Amino acid sequence: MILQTRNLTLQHPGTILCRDLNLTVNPGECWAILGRNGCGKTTLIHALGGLHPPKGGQDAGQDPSVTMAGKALGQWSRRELARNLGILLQDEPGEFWGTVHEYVLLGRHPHAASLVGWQAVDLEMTARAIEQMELAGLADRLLVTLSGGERQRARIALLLAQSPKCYLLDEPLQHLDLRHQLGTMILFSELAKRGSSIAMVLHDIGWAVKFCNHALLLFDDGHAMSGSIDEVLKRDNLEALYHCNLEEFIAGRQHHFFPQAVPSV
Ligand SMILES: Nc1ncnc2c1ncn2[C@@H]1O[C@H](COP(=O)(O)OP(=O)(O)OP(=O)(O)O)[C@@H](O)[C@H]1O
Repeated sequence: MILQTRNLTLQHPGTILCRDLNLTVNPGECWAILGRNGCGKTTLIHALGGLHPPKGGQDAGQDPSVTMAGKALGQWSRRELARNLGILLQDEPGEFWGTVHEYVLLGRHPHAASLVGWQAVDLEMTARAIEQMELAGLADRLLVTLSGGERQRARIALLLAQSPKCYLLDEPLQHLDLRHQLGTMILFSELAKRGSSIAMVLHDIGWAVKFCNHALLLFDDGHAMSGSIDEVLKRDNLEALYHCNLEEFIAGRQHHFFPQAVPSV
């Protein structure tokens, strides 16, 4: 399912974050959204999910500058939207006092066929998502007792149980150890290969190089650069993006970048 922006401008009081952004996330594409702290990555994820009002402050849901399958987000029923568009936010509002299993099952709500109990498919998809995130041993634990990384895995499992067609992920790797960072990137790149449309905020260029096929660079002055990973993730672009000198290494056919010296901040 195609997720698209047309001349999208985003702002907070006193700051324009991006101007006239035209972005198309097609099925099969896994986009990395990269940029410095405060450049507007989270705000963009919120806008793509209909959670942030566009320039002018009108209802984000009615704004034609963000569409899914050609329809403004506000034209979708809430249930249909939740079946097709899943969002992993950086901060989850509120606490959930149930078990990990009950929490992941929340992802099935948009698909619930009946108000009086779950179907076998809901329980199967929940169990599968829990297994995919290696949480089977913790399924009966209260969510609030989980560590930061375990909780992040539970949040990703909820999204997998939801199984939307478009995924918006704000720093999906936060709190995860190396093994689970790798597992999560493999999982989402496989979902993209099977036809999902994915946009994720990342701070590590290495994961973007290895697992994403497109990148959007958001610069501090409100302009953006987008294209295939090979076109966009070049040293000069990244140095301009991060205000930092980079060393470039080529491993196989992939280019990797490391900061040359700690920049003064
Ligand atoms: N409600 C708000 N009112 C005013 N300014 C805001 C508001 N929310 C965010 N901002 C500012 O807008 C800018 C973009 O914020 P955003 O969270 O989108 O950045 P980001 O690129 O995701 O940053 P990070 O990499 O640190 O997560 C920041 O300078 C932030 O301080």
